[in-house]
Amino acid sequence: MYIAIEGIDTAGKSTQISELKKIYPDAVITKEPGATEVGKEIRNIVLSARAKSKKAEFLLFLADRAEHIKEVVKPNLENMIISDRSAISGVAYALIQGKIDEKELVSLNDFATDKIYPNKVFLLKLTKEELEFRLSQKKLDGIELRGVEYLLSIQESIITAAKLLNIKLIEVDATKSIKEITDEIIESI
Ligand SMILES: Nc1ncnc2c1ncn2[C@@H]1O[C@H](COP(=O)(O)OP(=O)(O)O)[C@@H](O)[C@H]1O
Ligand SMILES: Cc1cn([C@H]2C[C@H](O)[C@@H](COP(=O)(O)OP(=O)(O)O)O2)c(=O)[nH]c1=O
Repeated sequence: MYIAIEGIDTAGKSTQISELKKIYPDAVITKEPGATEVGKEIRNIVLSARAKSKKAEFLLFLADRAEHIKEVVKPNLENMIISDRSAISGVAYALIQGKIDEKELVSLNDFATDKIYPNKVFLLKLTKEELEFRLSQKKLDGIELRGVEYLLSIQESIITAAKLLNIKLIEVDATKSIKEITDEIIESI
């Protein structure tokens, strides 16, 4: 089973993944962007937000995803795979940029992934107040510096992206305690 955890920055994705790692010690734990050797280099470029072209940025994430599917996901489809982000992030962030139409977003992702998508995705959903608090506690990268309203619009866009990609999305209240969230996720797995 291929599972992904989605949510905007600071929603608690990596926290939940490290909890799930304890519960499923044999699971393949992975992430987008940057799980592979090439992906690490792509990650450095995109997170610095240096690309002037939004299309270039989108294609870099897509290249990372293609490598991730080939190197990490495909060889492990018989195992439990738990990923920090997925194609849903790719579509959600790109929808907000508005440079590529919905159909094209889906077909480009189909091309990159050979239509291998997570079986189930959990969206850790934050309130504006909690997001503001968590961002204030953190050194921000280039994308996070785009602001609170931007990130909240991405959170909505994640729901649209899951529908477009036809992926089952389970919304979880990310303001709950770490343990409550983990329990909810395990219950649904
Ligand atoms: N359920 C929670 N309640 C309160 N704080 C949390 C919770 N989950 C994570 N955090 C804190 O929020 C911050 C961002 O969490 P993190 O897991 O790094 O998010 P992400 O990987 O989604 O960016 C960290 O300081 C983390 O300790
Ligand atoms: C996978 C993906 C991520 N992103 C963005 C979301 C995040 O801001 C960033 C990835 O950062 P991430 O690894 O989630 O960072 P953090 O550990 O700080 O939460 O890239 C896209 O814009 N498109 C994509 O396709």
